[in-house]
Amino acid sequence: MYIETVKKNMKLPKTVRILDTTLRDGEQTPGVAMTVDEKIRIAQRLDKLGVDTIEVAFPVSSPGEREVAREIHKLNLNSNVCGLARALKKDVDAAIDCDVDYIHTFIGTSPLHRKYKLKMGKEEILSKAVDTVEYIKDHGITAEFSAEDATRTEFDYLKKVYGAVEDAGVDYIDVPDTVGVMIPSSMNYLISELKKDIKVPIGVHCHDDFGLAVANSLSAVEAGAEQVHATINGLGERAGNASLEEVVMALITRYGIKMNIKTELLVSISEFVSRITGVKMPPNKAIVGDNAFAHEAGIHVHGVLQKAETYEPITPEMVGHTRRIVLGKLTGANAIKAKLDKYGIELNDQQFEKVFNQIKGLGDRGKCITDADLKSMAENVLGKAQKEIVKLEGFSVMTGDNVMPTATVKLNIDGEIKTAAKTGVGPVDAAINAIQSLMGETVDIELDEYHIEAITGGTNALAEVFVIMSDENGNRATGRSTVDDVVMASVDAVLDAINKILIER
Ligand SMILES: CC(=O)SCCNC(=O)CCNC(=O)[C@H](O)C(C)(C)COP(=O)(O)OP(=O)(O)OC[C@H]1O[C@@H](n2cnc3c(N)ncnc32)[C@H](O)[C@@H]1OP(=O)(O)O
Ligand SMILES: CC(C)C(=O)C(=O)O
Repeated sequence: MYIETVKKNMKLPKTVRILDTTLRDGEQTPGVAMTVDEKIRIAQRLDKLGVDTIEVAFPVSSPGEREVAREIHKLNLNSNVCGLARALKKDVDAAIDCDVDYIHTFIGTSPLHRKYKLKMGKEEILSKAVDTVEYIKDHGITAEFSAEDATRTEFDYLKKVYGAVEDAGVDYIDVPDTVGVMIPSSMNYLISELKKDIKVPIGVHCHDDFGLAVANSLSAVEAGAEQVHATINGLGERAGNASLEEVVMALITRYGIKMNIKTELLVSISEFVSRITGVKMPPNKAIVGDNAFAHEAGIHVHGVLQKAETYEPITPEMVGHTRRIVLGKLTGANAIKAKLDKYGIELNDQQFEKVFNQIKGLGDRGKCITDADLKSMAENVLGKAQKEIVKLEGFSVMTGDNVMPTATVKLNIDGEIKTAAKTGVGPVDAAINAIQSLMGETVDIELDEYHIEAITGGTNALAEVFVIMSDENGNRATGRSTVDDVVMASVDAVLDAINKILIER
């Protein structure tokens, strides 16, 4: 409701175009390099998502980049296919040679870039910018111009450069905050001032050095900017660019701006890009993070169970996410009751209190509790001993100096006795390898996490082993065991998790 009040003073455009630069600036993320095929697959998804323009490559930079641009052009996407070019004829020629329909050219304009990087004066830079835009337009191609480091460029000179490229026929002007130095109010001021003279659509390209890329992009839109450069997952040079999913969801839901983006595809494209680039999203990443719609705190879950909006600003479905109720230290009774109801488990007050206290106890010790754990706790208090599908029938381990640690494990798997011997880097590793080799014959269960803790002091300390395992269908379970033998505790914990998963299947 406060937004409606302040919106009256904004110069919001009717719609905002998105230029996605995941494949260009996103690839500048240190450590990220995508193959031609990977870039093509991401471009297809970006097109489906509905971005207006995809900056697919910097064609002059390598034969692979040129192949990317050529191949993506051939796909006949709805999105414009854009290539980046310095203000150099050879860069533009390289882009033209790939048949792109849109060229984004740039040159540094700030005193730092002029003096130290380009070693050029103001007039030389201005004429290179104009010549390049004219050259692009002479080829009948859409031209976008960025004054690199615009936000550290003297305003009069910046306005002169933008005015000159506008006269040269540029289609879009972009204002890059190349090292993320702006704050929302200064971005608002700069765009408002530029808008007084520039008539072609203005966009912004914000970097996240101070975590302000999204805020600065939104502030530019408040001042009338019609385009935002963004990347999936906020990938990009150094701290990255404005995250597309955050910009888009804020524009649509906070500002009420109509856009062509199919927001329900945001989570899947984020996961796809994360898999391809190897850059994992933190769980608390806005919109697409694992926890974006997860609730653990009792008071929140109580609210969400009655009306999700109490603790969710948008629905998970809007972005292709799912709501999760997580059990842990901060869980309240309502969350546990809802989960038990879901699994059709009825406990009396005493039994419920036992389960509740177990969850709190585990939580206080920093453990996470899965749904399989809850079911097993509930079944234990109900007196139904958990069915053991896999039982340990025999176990021995050999280790020492100059001896390859070797474990022999005998398991009863649903009535069938199986034995395996395996080596490992240590006795625990050897034992787990032996169990997994036996289980691998029937199901594919992976060990995702292994933690060990000494509960009491001394060499005879009780060891608590905690594992998380999962199968190929995404069933996950924790396993725990506390005994005074580290290897036995590990074997028991792994079998505990395996049994929970098998019961779940
Ligand atoms: C802000 C940004 O994100 S801009 C995009 C940054 N992305 C990349 O740099 C990734 C791809 N880059 C590359 O493959 C290479 O750097 C290339 C092919 C572009 C250039 O490679 P090289 O010719 O070996 O030059 P190098 O990268 O060492 O130096 C950059 C050159 O471009 C010049 N230059 C930089 N920006 C511009 C510009 N906008 N217009 C004209 N010249 C420019 C520099 O002055 C320097 O020239 P010099 O070699 O004559 O001194
Ligand atoms: C090419 C330009 C827009 C750029 O990437 C930047 O300034 O960060």
